[in-house]
Amino acid sequence: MRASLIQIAVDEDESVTSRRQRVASLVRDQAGADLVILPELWTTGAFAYEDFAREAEPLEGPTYEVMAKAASDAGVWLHAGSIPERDPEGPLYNTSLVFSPSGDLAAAYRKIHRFGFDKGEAVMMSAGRELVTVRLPGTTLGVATCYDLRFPELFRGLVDAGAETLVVPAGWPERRRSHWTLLAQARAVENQAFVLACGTAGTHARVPQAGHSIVVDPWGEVLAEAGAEEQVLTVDFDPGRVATTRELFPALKDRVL
Ligand SMILES: O=C(O)CCC(=O)C(=O)O
Repeated sequence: MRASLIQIAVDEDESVTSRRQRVASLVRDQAGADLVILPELWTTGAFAYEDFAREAEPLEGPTYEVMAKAASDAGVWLHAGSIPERDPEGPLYNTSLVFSPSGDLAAAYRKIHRFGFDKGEAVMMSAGRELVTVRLPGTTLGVATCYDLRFPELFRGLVDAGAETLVVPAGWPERRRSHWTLLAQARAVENQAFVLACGTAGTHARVPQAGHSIVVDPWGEVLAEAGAEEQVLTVDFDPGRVATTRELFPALKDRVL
């Protein structure tokens, strides 16, 4: 299976409309991959809190339309990262969209753990409640978003629901990059699953982004890691390694709680 993680630079000198078109073109360039992954809140930037309400879209809004078409043009499964979604009843959610190669929406995931403690996303967005997995030919994706990476129980829930490849779009800040890498490897080792974690580059709302998107195998080894700048990180991996790892070192079977 070939996955391409598009680590987008989210800077304030590019409008949301231009970035949407530029990213669609980058997705189309990945024709031939099986799975393409974009980061969290790449239209606004994950730390541009003031822009969330202004740029919020309905689920089937402009980003949905452009990304559905890009997925079908490229013929790829597309985890299109997340958007600030405005629910018809009013609240905002940090919602990830996953499209099939025909451009149909396969899943939407509303981020469960909101970041910011008593400000930012934590007060502006509502919390999702449901775990989301997506069946692809050859593997089952479990989806989580950025700060979710700090909550192992969410990932255990995804594994219990059949996930073998854990996909984590993020807008992770540079100042906590060491946590990003460590947690991505920890989630892979403890769940004996692939972790494909796609961050952003650039600086928005004065927060330099970590970049360093990373792909980790079920043994915790790093298969590929990006640098700090905008980059497409392409990796070939064998999803069958999840079953063999779980069989040869059956730690998941020893769970007590
Ligand atoms: O947990 C962290 O350090 C970063 C989380 C974050 O930036 C987010 O969820 O948007």
